[in-house]
Order: sequence, then structure tokens, then C-alpha cells
Amino acid sequence: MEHVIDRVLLDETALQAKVQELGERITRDYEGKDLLVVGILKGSLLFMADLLRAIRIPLEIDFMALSSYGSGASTSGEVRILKDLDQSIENRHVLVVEDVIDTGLTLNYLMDNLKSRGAASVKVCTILDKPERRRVAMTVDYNGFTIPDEFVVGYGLDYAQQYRHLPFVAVLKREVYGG
Ligand SMILES: O=P(O)(O)OC[C@H]1O[C@H](OP(=O)(O)OP(=O)(O)O)[C@H](O)[C@@H]1O
Ligand code: HPA
Repeated sequence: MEHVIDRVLLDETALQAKVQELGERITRDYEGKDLLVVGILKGSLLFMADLLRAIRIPLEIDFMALSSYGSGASTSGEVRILKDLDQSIENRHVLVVEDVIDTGLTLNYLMDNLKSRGAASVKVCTILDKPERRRVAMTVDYNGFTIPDEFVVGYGLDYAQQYRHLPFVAVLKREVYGG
């Protein structure tokens, strides 16, 4: 992988330490509540699996897949649900798990959509946040790392569907993505 990676931004130790910290906070905050953790495919997969093991209270899991027309940065901000939840979330406490919040358009749509289904609460947990790219204001309830506006891969994040399996977050060499 060395030939495609410019530099490692967050190594495995840093990621895992942060995941433990987030898991502890979530454990405290949701104690005694009916918690449903919703992973957004595909990017959240690695973070979701690690985070779940760091949460020490009963919970259920589900997944959604979304697609934005064009990229997340497209002008419309229109989002389509490709795979919906398997169950009703009425009166349940929903925690959405994401790999990265960029423009915020995906999550903005999703939070409104989930709230309209009568959830008791809807919060978001992301491992990465790129606030410089935000196009809609949004509250990030649990954030792992605030990162600069650079294209990163690994720990679930892809470039052309590659590199999701890397256990660290890295910046690709410019010649790989033509940036
Ligand atoms: O804040 P935004 O600008 O809306 O961008 C963030 C979204 O973009 C990525 O998903 P993507 O559509 O690339 O799907 P993936 O998780 O399958 O890679 C990421 O997982 C977020 O869901
Ligand atoms: O930096 C990124 N890498 C991969 N996917 C993304 N989606 C938004 N930002 C990114």
C-alpha cells in the first residue's frame, strides 16, 4: 500500500483509543434507554463494528444505505434511500453511525427523515468530521476527529470503492486520484 499512500493521518492506535472513548460516553448517555444503533452503509462498517464492542449496554443494530444524486457535494443535496430500516423506530432512541460528515447534506436529510418517524431521539456519531466543507449547519453529537479538507481513505472510507479495509486513515498520493 505504501506506493499509493501519501501519509497516515490517524493510525490504528489513535482510532481505537478514540473509539473506546466514544463507546464509554455512549454507554453513559444511553444507560436505561432503548437504543437502536443504525450504521450507514458502506463507509461506517469498520467503525460500527469497533464502536459496538465498546458500548456496554443492551442495544439493537440496523443498517441503511443512502445515495446522493451526484456526489455528497452535488448542488441538489437530494438523497435516496437504497436500503431502509427493517423496523419501526417509534419511541426508540436512534444513534446514527457515520464514517465522515462532509457537506452535511446526507445527514441533514437523514436526521429529518428519522425524526419524522416518531423516534424518541435521533443523534449522530461519526469518526471523522470535515467542518470546512459544511453546506448545512448541523449538530454532531459524538465526533471522533475533526480533520482538514483533504481526501482520505481507510477505516471504511473509499476511493472508487478501494481502500476501505485499511485499519488506519490515510491521505492518498495525488497521482492516484488525479487531484
Ligand atoms: O456530508 P456529505 O457531503 O453528505 O458526505 C458524507 C457521506 O458521504 C459518504 O458516503 P458515500 O455516499 O460516499 O457512500 P459510502 O459510505 O458507501 O462510501 C459518507 O459515508 C457519508 O455518508
Ligand atoms: O475524504 C473522503 N474520503 C472518502 N469518502 C468521502 N466522502 C466524503 N469525504 C470523503
